[in-house]
Amino acid sequence: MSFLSVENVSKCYSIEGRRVEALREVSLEIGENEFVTVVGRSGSGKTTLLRILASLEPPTAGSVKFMGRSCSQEEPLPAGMVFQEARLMPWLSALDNILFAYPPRERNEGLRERALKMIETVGLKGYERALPAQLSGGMAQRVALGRALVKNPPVILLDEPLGALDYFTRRTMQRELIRLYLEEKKSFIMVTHDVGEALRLGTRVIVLGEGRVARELPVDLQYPRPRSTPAFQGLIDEVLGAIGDGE
Ligand SMILES: Nc1ncnc2c1ncn2[C@@H]1O[C@H](COP(=O)(O)OP(=O)(O)OP(=O)(O)O)[C@@H](O)[C@H]1O
Repeated sequence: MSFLSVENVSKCYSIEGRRVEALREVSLEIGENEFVTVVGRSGSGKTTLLRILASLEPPTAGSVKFMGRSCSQEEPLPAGMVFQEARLMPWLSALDNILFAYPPRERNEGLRERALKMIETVGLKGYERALPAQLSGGMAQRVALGRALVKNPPVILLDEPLGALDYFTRRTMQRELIRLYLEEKKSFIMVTHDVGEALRLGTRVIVLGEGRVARELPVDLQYPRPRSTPAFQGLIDEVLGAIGDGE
């Protein structure tokens, strides 16, 4: 049985009476413990794909299946999600932001222990009580990652999670995502605008073009992946070619 499958998913929007086909018959198989990165030009449907995977909106046609079961808004894919902005509650500490999805009655000692462990996992030990305003952009995204991971979902969806960070913080967080991927044994699906990032992190890169899968490229390289190697450069050229930016 497939772990996670996207089956002939199409999504149409209507903007001021004009029909926009954001996704056109997209089919994908995503395995357990894969790190899939999704790249493509602006408007190619990347965020729409992630939102449909997260059951934040329904497809116009087709379905998303997790372990053979169709996902819906009533029974969504068991996934944690991280967006470009951390979206933290400003009045809650880092620890309480991680626990945000749990109602107070469920917050027993065991859960608090797990959240404290999560603070360590995302590299924020010592910042349990810090408020979002006291955290840097990278630290805030670490809290958002903790919040996505704390329920131990089998899938993590990341929508351009490092897009708002400066270059050095972004590089550090890329290494952190690789570490979390290797430690947590989950399937990561990450949208990014940065082809280098997609190839540094992904075990497979999916290129979307005008709502279709233009290319799927396995990345068979060990971590860490220095950009200067011919193999890496070759993959960059292949992905850029599929996006339509080849020279
Ligand atoms: N809620 C919506 N209502 C109407 N049209 C939408 C909506 N969301 C997305 N679209 C349209 O669907 C298409 C794909 O958008 P989407 O945000 O998925 O692209 P993207 O690849 O994530 O773009 P970007 O890289 O700029 O974030 C675009 O033409 C967009 O205008």
